Formats: sequence, structure tokens, C-alpha cells
Amino acid sequence: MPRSRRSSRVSALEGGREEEAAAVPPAPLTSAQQTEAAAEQTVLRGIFEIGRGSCDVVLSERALRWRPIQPERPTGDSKYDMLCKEEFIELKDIFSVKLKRRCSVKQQRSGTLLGITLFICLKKEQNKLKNSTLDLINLSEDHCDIWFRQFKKILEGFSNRPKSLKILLNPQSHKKEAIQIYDEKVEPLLKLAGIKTDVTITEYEGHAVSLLKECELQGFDGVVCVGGDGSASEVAHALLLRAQKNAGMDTDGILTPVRAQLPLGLIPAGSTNVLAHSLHGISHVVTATLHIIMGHIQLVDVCTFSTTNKLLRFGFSAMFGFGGRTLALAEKYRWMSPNRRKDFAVMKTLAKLKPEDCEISFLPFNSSEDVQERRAQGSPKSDCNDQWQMIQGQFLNVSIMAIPCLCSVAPRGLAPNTRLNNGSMALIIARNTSRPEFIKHLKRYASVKNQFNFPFVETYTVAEVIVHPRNNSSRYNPEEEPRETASENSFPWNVDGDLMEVTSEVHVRLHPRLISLYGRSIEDTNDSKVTCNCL
Ligand SMILES: Nc1ncnc2c1ncn2[C@@H]1O[C@H](COP(=O)(O)OP(=O)(O)OP(=O)(O)O)[C@@H](O)[C@H]1O
Repeated sequence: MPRSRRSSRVSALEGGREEEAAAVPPAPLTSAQQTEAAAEQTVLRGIFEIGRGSCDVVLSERALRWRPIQPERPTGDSKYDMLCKEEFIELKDIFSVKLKRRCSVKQQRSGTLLGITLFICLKKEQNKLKNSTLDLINLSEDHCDIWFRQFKKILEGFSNRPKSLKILLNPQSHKKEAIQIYDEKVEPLLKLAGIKTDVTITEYEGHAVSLLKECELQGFDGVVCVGGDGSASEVAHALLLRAQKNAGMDTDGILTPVRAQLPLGLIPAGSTNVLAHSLHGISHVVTATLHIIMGHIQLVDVCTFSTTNKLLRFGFSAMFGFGGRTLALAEKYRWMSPNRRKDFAVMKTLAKLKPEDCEISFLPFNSSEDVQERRAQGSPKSDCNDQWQMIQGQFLNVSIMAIPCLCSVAPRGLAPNTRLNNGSMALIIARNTSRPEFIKHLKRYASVKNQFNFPFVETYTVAEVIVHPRNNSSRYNPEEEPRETASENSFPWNVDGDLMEVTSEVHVRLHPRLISLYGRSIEDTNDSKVTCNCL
């Protein structure tokens, strides 16, 4: 519903009588007040039927306001004042306008004009966005034409909103419903907003990367991925790779990557949707679509994962140890339904719980400006040698997260103290402990209790991490069935829900605000509804 408020300046509808009554000449306005006053100046004024009654409707630079037209009453009637309360919508919340016509089944086009329909993006509870309509009814063609053209002009003025999008859709995500989600919920809204689309349905893993390497992106304002975390991360990686190539950068030794040229939209259609959930505060298709339509942009931190001077990939989060092994096992059971596969893999990995023997070096996050600047300029590791710290031992799990990683099993996030663009990563280490204690720690993610409040869990805020496995204990063992990893001598990593197999150390670097994603800062929610079947 549009917002309503008791107007403090009823004289706005009385054509300036307030100014005449003033005895003292007004003080000169400050520039902020002048801007404010200009934004409130009437652009159009007319009568429309809104809801069930006729309304006096005023369009200014910033808002559309209306007030029911009532017969005159004696002054001081407070009930009357209540009835006449003004309602308004801000123009920045409108995303489309159409002429409203009555069309019979036979009459395919140009039925009788009824008025104008405005399509609005409404903010609901828990970061949710919803599309809604406001009908302005007036049967006069001329009257509606003037207002319609004015609304069109206003919409054209929102230059940050995309007009043309490249869509990449993974038909295999979750239970293969991405196409249906796109057709039923996303495309109709994009069409309504007048956004042109070019859809490619990906055919195999890695298709998005090869496509974005070559394809013409000149005419597009953004790229949208319809799928789960694996797809979203792959598209982000592809856009960043392309940006480095376009800038003539060698990706392997890369210290200061350049920003991706186009913003990326994430429509959640996977089984976990951690990236979309972290970005929007909710995993909700319409919310994600409306953020894209409204052109809401957020700069988000990205990590590079490299091994001995070779870039493995760009990504947002990673797990090594329990998280990596669980994913490697789940991938072996692709024939199962996504939820069963994941639950089964968690149970089986817990049953065979074993620590990784490794050395973890990390550079603690230093928020001081000159350190940040040196890092931004790509100072090599040796420049900050004195700050590097090292821990070693037996670790059950190592998580490195640049974003909070919200999901249904961890509504506050796997890394609740991290933000999307705070320039740092969370390093969360679970040292070796008993299985029941580790399970207790995992269960805490779904509860309101602090999941880090265990003697075997350590958390750090870091800028860089190097994870160096020290022995072969976790590598492929042919005695174990089924094989957990695809190749021998490799360690499984879970990078944004995608399996990455690496034989040696992995160097993770944070790159602040490297990619623009369609979304807006989220409000923290205290959602305690949690769905986890396996623990
Ligand atoms: N046509 C395709 N066939 C098989 N795999 C594909 C295809 N298109 C894309 N992929 C790959 O599928 C992988 C997983 O997809 P995605 O992440 O979208 O779904 P999911 O695994 O169900 O969701 P989530 O990662 O959120 O759990 C991605 O890494 C992507 O590269």
C-alpha cells in the first residue's frame, strides 16, 4: 500500500494562501532548503479516482500525493481531517507506467481508456520487496496523456536503471526449476519495466565462463544469473576474468585486479543461495528481480584464490576440511535430490570425521588508511612480513569468508561479523575436537547462541590467508569408497558451493569492493526459523 501521512502543509492544496497570511518577510533559503522546495514544487495537478473516491492529485519532482475530495465541513472537525489524510508515494519507487484500458476478449488492443496504472516497488518486512500497482482513474484521453507522458519522462530520468540485460540461466540448478522461475516470476517483471533481455541457457559446467570470455557485452547494462551459488560464483568469476583481460592484466600473479565492468544480478534458484541471501538479506526471487529493475547497486568484496602464482578463481567464500570434504562427497551423489544429497554427505563426513594437518598463515586486517592504501597498490607479502601470523596443527574445518554467508541453516550467517564490503574476511578455525563437541558447534549456527564460543574455535578478521596442508592424510585413499575427490593428491575446497581441488597451498586475498552486485544494504533480521534436517 502507498504510504500515508497527516499533511503538515494543507495549504499546498490551497494555492499559496499561507504566504499571503505571513506578516514577516521569509528569511532567505539555504541551498538545501531550496533543493527541498524545488522537489516539492508542483509539476502537475489534477483529479483522479483512487481507490473508491475522487482525489486531488499533485505530482512534484519527488512524490505523488493525493487527498480525497470531500464536501466542505465546519472547521475544527477532527474526524473530517482524518478522512482527508494525504497519501503519497515517492517517485523513485515507481518502476513502470501503463495506460489502463478496458479490453474485452474480442477487443485485443485499444479498449476504452480508464486511466493510468503505476507499478511500484514496495519495501516489506525482513528486507523483502514486493511489486504493487496504483490505479489513477480518469476517462479523459487528453488528461491521461499529459500525466502518462510526464511519468514516462520521470522514469527515463532514472539513468542508473538497466535497459538491457544479459541473462545466464542454469537449467540444472536445485530441482531444475530455474527456467520456470525465470518464466513465471522474473521475465514478466523485467518486461513490465521495459528491460530488454538476451537469455542463454547454460549447457554444461564452465559454459558461463567460456561464454563471457568472448560474447559481445557492449549493449548490456548488466548481467543476471538465474541459478544457485555455483552458477552465481562462476558468472562473477567470469566477469572479473574478462575485466582483467580487457585491462591487459596477467591474471596469474594478480595483486590488484580491476573492477568488473558490468553489475551482476543474482536470482536465487539453487539449493542454498548463500550469495543471493547475503546480498538481499533474504532468498526471494521477486526481491532480487526488483533490486535489478530499480538499479540498486552495491559494491561487494571479492577474494582471489591462487596457488603458487597461479590464479585458481575469484570467489566470495571458502571452506577447507569438513566443508570441502562434505561437498566432495555430495558431488558423488548427484543422482540424489539436492537436500538428501547434502544431508547424507554431512552425516557421512561426520561419521568419518578427521582433521587436516596444516599450517595457516594470515595477515590480520588493519583498518589504518596507509596500510589499506599499500594493500590497494598491491604491496607484496614481504612488505608487511612483520604482521603475518602463523598457526599450525590439526583442524577440523577452516572457513574463509568475505561475505556473511546467510542461509536457511545459518540465518545470522556462517560469518555473522563480516559485511559485504567491509574490506576484510572472517577466518574461522575449528581445531581438532571430539565429534559431539564439533556437532554442538555446527548446531549453534542454527540457533541464537554464539557458535564461536567453544575452546576449539578461533576467529580472526583478516586481509589474506595462506592454507598449507602438511601431509597426505586427507588425500585420496583407494581403500575408501566412494572416492571423495576426483583426482589423487588433491584437497577438496568448497568455494561458494563449487568443488575446487588443489594439490598444494592456497593463498586467499581480499579485494575490497571489486564487483557491483544488484542489491541494497540489508537490515539485520532476527529470524530464528531454521531448517536443518541433518543434525
Ligand atoms: N546445463 C548444465 N548442466 C550441468 N551443470 C551445469 C549446467 N549449467 C551450469 N552448470 C553448473 O552447475 C553447477 C551448480 O549449479 P548451481 O549452483 O546453479 O545449482 P545448485 O548446486 O543446485 O545450487 P547451490 O549451489 O545454491 O546449492 C554450477 O557450478 C554450474 O557451473
